[in-house]
Amino acid sequence: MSVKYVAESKLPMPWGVFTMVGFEDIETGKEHVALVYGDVAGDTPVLARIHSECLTGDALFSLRCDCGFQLQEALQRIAEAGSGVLLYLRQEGRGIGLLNKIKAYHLQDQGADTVEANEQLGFAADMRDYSMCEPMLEHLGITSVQLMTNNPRKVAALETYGVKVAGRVPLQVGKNRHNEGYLATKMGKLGHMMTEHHFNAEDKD
Ligand SMILES: Nc1nc2c(ncn2[C@@H]2O[C@H](COP(=O)(O)OP(=O)(O)OP(=O)(O)O)[C@@H](O)[C@H]2O)c(=O)[nH]1
Ligand SMILES: [Zn+2]
Repeated sequence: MSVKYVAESKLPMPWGVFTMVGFEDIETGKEHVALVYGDVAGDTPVLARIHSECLTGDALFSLRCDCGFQLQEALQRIAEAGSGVLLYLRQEGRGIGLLNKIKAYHLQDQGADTVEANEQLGFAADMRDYSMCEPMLEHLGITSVQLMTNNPRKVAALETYGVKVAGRVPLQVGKNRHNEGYLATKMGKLGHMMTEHHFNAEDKD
């Protein structure tokens, strides 16, 4: 996969003024974004988050997953560190798309777990592709990252595509009673590391 740089602008956020850099995936037409804070170019490992789109969690306040909480926490940590980058990748639903994710949620409402639901729909558990990350980081002058993730398979996948991961930083936030089972399945079936203390989300209902 190859991506091309298209445009950039300032993006003021609650944590500080980031620069938003937009890329187009030449084959699929997908529009990916890098949110950059501070000075990131050079050989020093950069605090980074590779975040997969989750409309429900990132924008619609869903408590079914931990995505929105991770997104906010990562941006806050980057601002606190003084520099860093978040790649916001348009691969909704681990690559199956929003409408298929809603179908998967429907199956989960009836008892399937997140992996079984994907399989019942004829998809692999995780269909994501990380090949756009290296060219996006390269454009920003980033050669090495400290990656905020609980997913060791994401670390391995990135390294396959030439991204140097100098270290992994756990990102455990947003656990609540609606996503406990989902997080347990990610740990049991998808290899996520969630053994450290997990910060609970406020659960109001
Ligand atoms: N197919 C499917 N996708 C989901 C489901 N819940 C969340 N997602 C998607 O999963 C992606 C986030 O992946 P996660 O498995 O939560 O976490 P990760 O990115 O692998 O790992 P972290 O870096 O630790 O967050 C987003 O694209 C979400 O839209 C689900 O039940 N089914
Ligand atoms: Zn989510």
